[in-house]
Amino acid sequence: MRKFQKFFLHGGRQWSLIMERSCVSSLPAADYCLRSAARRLISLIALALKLDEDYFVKVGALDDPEGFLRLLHYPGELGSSDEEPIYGASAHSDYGMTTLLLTDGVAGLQACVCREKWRQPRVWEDVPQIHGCFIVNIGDMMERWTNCLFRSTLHRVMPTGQERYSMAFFMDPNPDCIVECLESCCSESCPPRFPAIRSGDYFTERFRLTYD
Ligand SMILES: O=C(O)CCC(=O)C(=O)O
Ligand SMILES: [Fe+2]
Repeated sequence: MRKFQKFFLHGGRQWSLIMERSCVSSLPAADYCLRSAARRLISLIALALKLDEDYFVKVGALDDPEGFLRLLHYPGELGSSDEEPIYGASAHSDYGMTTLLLTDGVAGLQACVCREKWRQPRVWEDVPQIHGCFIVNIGDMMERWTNCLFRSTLHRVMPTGQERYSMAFFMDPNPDCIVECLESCCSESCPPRFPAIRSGDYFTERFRLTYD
């Protein structure tokens, strides 16, 4: 991964400034493979939800543009002990459908293992990178589609004092896709928890709350 070093966005304190999409033109093969793997995963999720395997294609979620690759570099600063830790990434859930993540194996990524992710105290577990495997996050849009059957994963990157690289492929629904509770995920006793929303509007609001 280090040979792509010049393309990486720099994390640490500046993480919250990282909004722009990474330039993937120099990484077409990686982008193509990640996109194909994410599309396959999403068709498996559809089957798991007892939907047609191309359900998310049919609702326009995978119309172009969908998804982007972010390359991240964390310098590994620890900060002084009397300060808040300098998070590589503070606690957040990804906004889209699913994220495929590959890291260089350096520790730091943690996931909140509580079912109610915003309830305190949170319990965090280290997420190891298993060689040859993706780390998969469920995103907020999938949480809304499935009425919380699939929860979006709250995660963060802790500083370890070691430099770290990662690549995250975010499979986000097309901005014009309307995300609304799936029929198979609600009933009279379990009504939809979220109103229908245009994916692009959800993203705009999340970015506003995060960066304003
Ligand atoms: O670098 C990592 O391991 C996680 C990155 C991440 O959570 C993100 O970019 O949303
Ligand atoms: Fe994330």
